[in-house]
Order: sequence, then C-alpha cells, then structure tokens
Amino acid sequence: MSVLRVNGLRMWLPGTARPVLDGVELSVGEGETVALVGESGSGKSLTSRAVLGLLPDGASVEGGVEVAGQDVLALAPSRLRELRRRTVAMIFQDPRAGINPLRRIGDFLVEGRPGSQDRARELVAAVGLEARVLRQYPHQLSGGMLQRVMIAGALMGDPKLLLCDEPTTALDVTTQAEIVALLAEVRRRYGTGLLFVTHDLELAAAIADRVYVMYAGRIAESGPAATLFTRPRHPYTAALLAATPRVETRQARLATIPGQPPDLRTELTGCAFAPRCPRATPQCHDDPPEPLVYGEGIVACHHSIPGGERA
Ligand SMILES: Nc1ncnc2c1ncn2[C@@H]1O[C@H](COP(=O)(O)OP(=O)(O)OP(=O)(O)O)[C@@H](O)[C@H]1O
Repeated sequence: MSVLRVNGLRMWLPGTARPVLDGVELSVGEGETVALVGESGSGKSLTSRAVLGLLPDGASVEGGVEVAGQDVLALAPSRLRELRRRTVAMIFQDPRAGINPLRRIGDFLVEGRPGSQDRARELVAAVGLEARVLRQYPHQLSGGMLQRVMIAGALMGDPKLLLCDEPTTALDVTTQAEIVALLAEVRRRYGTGLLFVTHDLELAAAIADRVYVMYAGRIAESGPAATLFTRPRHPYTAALLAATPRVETRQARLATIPGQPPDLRTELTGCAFAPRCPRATPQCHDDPPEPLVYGEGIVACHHSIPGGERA
C-alpha cells in the first residue's frame, strides 16, 4: 500500500506562462525509499512541500496528493496540522533554520507533545546522540548533530512518511554519509516511507529503492534505482548521469548538459528537454511525449534509449 500518492499534480504560479508542476505522478510505498532528482528549478521542492499542503502564495493546483489515504489538498487547516503532527514530517537542508536557537533541544523535541519525554530520550539515542544534548542549545551542536536532532524531531509523531529535502547538502562529506546511513536505519527500524529530494544522483543511487527524474515540472523517467542508473532510457537521465562525477572510477566531472532548462515565462509545445536533447526530432518540439511503461519503469520520451545505456 502507498503512504503517498501524487496524482497528476499541476500547479500554476502567478506570472508564469505554463504550469510550474505539470502532471506529476509519484508514489511512495510503506517503508519504501524514493528519490526525486533533478536540476535546480525543476520543481522538486514545490512537489515535496505540496505533500505537506504547503503551497506558495497565489498558487492554484489541480490533481491530488494523498497521504495515508487522506486528500491533503482538500483538508481543513486543523486536519492538516494533525496530519503534519502525526503522519508526515519533513527535514530540510539547513537544520538551523528549523529550530529556535533560544530553546534547549529537549524542549524543542517535546514541544506540543505533552508526556513525550521518554520518547524524546529514546529517539535521541536512536539517532546516535548522547542524552546530554537534550539539555543543550542549538549553537552548542555541529550541523551534523543538529540534523540528527531534526530527524529525531521528525520521528516524534511516529510518521508514516518522512520528506527529506536535500537533508545532507549543507554537511561535509563524512557527515553526509552518516546521515544517509541513519536515514536507512530509520526506515528499517520504524518502517517509515522516505521521499528523498536531491540534485545528487550518486546519493539517490545510494539510498533509494526507486527514483523519479524530474525536468521542468514533469517526470521524465522513473524506475527502480538499480535499473535507472545503469540503463537510463530518457536522454535527460543519461545526460545527468554523464554529468555526474563517478566516485568508483574517480572520474572528474566530464560534462555538463549544454543549454538551460526552459524559462517559466515560455510555453512548452513539445517535450521540455527537446532543445537540449541529442535525440530530438521535429516531433519532439511539437508533441509532448506521453509516459510509457517499460518493465518496472516509466519514461516520457518519443525516442527513448532502447534497452537503456549509460552515456
Ligand atoms: N513562490 C514562488 N513564486 C514563484 N516562483 C516560484 C516560487 N517557488 C518556486 N518557484 C519557481 O518554481 C520552479 C521550481 O522550484 P523548486 O524550488 O520546486 O525547484 P527545485 O527543483 O526544488 O530546485 P532547487 O534544487 O534549486 O531547490 C523554479 O523555477 C522556481 O523559481
């Protein structure tokens, strides 16, 4: 069963010529880790924030967001608060932005949850911190420790779904690896579904069961992580992989994808990636490709790479 289903989510923002999210389909199963990857501006954060019912000012939306069977976009504010307290939680890139610097860690964790001191102690230990941090203030902890605190805080309500928006980007490489390992442990121990938003493909490959690749507000390709990263079918996925430094071969960054993603002030007639795509034909500029199912994956491309190959 899915803890999250995003069904054809379309979002318009003021001053744009096309939807900023355009028919996003995405799901996360119970205890599953799913990565949402794409370049900056592709719509990853807007998607993950919509899961919490957080929409930018002036946004209008179509389609649905279901968390544990509840239609988030139709919930009354009080039910939405309850959902965020119990069912779905989020951790962000910068843990310092999400915590009051004047309150002790212990007070932050039990805030709004009377009688939850034991749970806070248990979770602080579960995220690998000593009990004394409960009496400390945020400035006394490193960024990595504070991200552990945020993870403990997110788990206080025993959520079914944890949204992680670039949770390791602000951390050094060693600490990143520790936080990734901790999230994997959280999912194993508590059965939490994870939606992991990142621009880092290597990280997505390391943590996720399934991956969605987003481009210009649309899902270009999705599938099991192992298949998608070894045999990408969408030319955009292949180009992203070619532009990613590979740790195992110690190759330097070899290429960037020529060109820019389409500006939100322009309409799109065909495939959003066509102007940058080596496989594009006139059809790609005129007709938006429909998503097609390939084995366990889905690809929206008129000329997807047969069998897939890593560029
Ligand atoms: N409140 C807003 N008003 C207008 N445009 C917005 C707003 N929020 C986001 N956008 C635009 O919507 C697009 C998608 O933004 P989003 O933050 O979801 O991208 P992203 O993929 O998460 O990028 P990043 O990795 O840089 O965070 C971007 O072009 C962004 O400029």
